[in-house]
Amino acid sequence: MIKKITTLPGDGIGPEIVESGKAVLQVIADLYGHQFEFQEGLIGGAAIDATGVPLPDETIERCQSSDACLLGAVGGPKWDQQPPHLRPEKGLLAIRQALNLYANLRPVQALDALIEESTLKPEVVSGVDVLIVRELTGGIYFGEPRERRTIDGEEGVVDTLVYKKSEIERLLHRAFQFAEIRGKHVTSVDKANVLESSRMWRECANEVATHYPSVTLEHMLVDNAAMQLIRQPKQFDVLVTENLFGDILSDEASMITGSLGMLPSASLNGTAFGLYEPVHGSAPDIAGLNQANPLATIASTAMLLRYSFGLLEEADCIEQAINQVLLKGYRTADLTNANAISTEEMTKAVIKEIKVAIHS
Ligand SMILES: NC(=O)C1=CN([C@@H]2O[C@H](COP(=O)(O)OP(=O)(O)OC[C@H]3O[C@@H](n4cnc5c(N)ncnc54)[C@H](O)[C@@H]3O)[C@@H](O)[C@H]2O)C=CC1
Ligand SMILES: CC(C)CC(=O)C(=O)O
Ligand SMILES: [Mg+2]
Repeated sequence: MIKKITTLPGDGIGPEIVESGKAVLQVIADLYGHQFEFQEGLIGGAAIDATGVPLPDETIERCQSSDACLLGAVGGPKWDQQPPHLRPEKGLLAIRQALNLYANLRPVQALDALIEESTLKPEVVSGVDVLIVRELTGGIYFGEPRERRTIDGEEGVVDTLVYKKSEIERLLHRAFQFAEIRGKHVTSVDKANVLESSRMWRECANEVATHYPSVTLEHMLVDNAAMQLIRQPKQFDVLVTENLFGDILSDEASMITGSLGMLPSASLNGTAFGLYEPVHGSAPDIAGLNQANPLATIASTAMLLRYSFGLLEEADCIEQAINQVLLKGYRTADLTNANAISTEEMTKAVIKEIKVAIHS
C-alpha cells in the first residue's frame, strides 16, 4: 500500500533536516519494500514569503490528505517584527490546531554513546528514559483575548490561559495509557499552588488515575519539576503537563541527552495520523551551513513509522542505526568541539548503518 507523507520544511535549518529525514524514509521504503509518496507543503516564514500567510489552506489540505507529516521548524529573525498573525510560529500553532494534534510525545532517552556529552554527571544520566506528554492545542498559546490594551491608564498586555475539562482529560488518558505499557508511573506537572487551571488539571489527573489502577500518580509543581529533571531524572517515567510547561521542560530535558538536536517528537490526534518534528526550532544561527544535527528529525521519522504506519521493525532499525553511528564516534558540532561532521555526513552515516543492519 502507498503511504503519503507530507513534508513541511519551514525555515532556518528546517529544509536541511527534513531532507535528511526524507532520505532515511526513502531508504527504509526501498529496503523493506514499502511505497512512500512524498509531497511538500509551505509553512512558517517560507509560506509568508510565497503566499502572504504562515499557513496556506493548501498546506492544511495536503496534510489532511496524507497519512503522516514530517515538519522541520519555523521562524527566524527575518520575520520577528511581523504583526502576530504574520509570524511564522502562528503557522505551526495553526496546523497543530487544524489537525487537532493535542498529544505531543517528547521521549527523552539517554543513549549510552552520549553519556559523556550530557551536561549532567554520568551516574545521573545513565539509563534515563522519560516520556514527556505535552498538551499541544490549548492553554496560553491559544487562549483569547491576547492583546495590547490600556490597563489602569498605562500600556499593558493580556494573554489568556483556557482549558476545557475534556481537553485535559483526553491528554491525561493518553499519558496513563503510555504509562501502562512503560514504567507504570505518571508525574503530572502543574502550578496548582497558584493557577486555577492547574487545580482543575490536578482534579482531572486524580479522576483519570482511577481508570488505571496499575499506574501510580504523583503531582509535582512545575518549578520543582524543572529542578528534579536535572537533579534526578530517573525518578520520571511519564511526565504529563500542559502546553507551556511542556514546551519549556522538554528543551531543558534535552540536555540530559547531550543536545537539543537529539530530541524527536510526535504530535497525535487519536487516529493513526500524526505530525512528526524535532523538538528544537529553526536554529537561524547555523541555518544553511550544513552543521545542524539531523538526528532529532531522523528519530522523528522512526516515531512516524511506529505510530502512524505501525512499522515497528523499521522504526527500531532507524533508532539502532542512530545508536550505532554515535557509538562509532560520529558527532555533529552541537555534540563535540573537535572533528564534527556535517548534517549530510551524519545522514549518510545513519543510512549506511541501516543498510548494514538489513543486509547482515
Ligand atoms: N518547532 C518549531 O518550529 C520551533 C521554532 N522555534 C523558532 O526558531 C527560532 C529560533 O529559536 P531559538 O530560541 O534560537 O531555538 P532553537 O531551538 O532554534 O535553537 C536553540 C539553540 O540550539 C541550537 N540548535 C537547535 N537545533 C539544533 C540542531 N538540530 N543541531 C544543532 N544545533 C541546534 C541552535 O543553533 C541554537 O543555538 C525562533 O524563531 C523560534 O520562534 C523555536 C522552537 C520551536
Ligand atoms: C515555536 C512554538 C510555537 C512552539 C515550540 O517552541 C515548540 O513546540 O517546541
Ligand atoms: Mg519549544
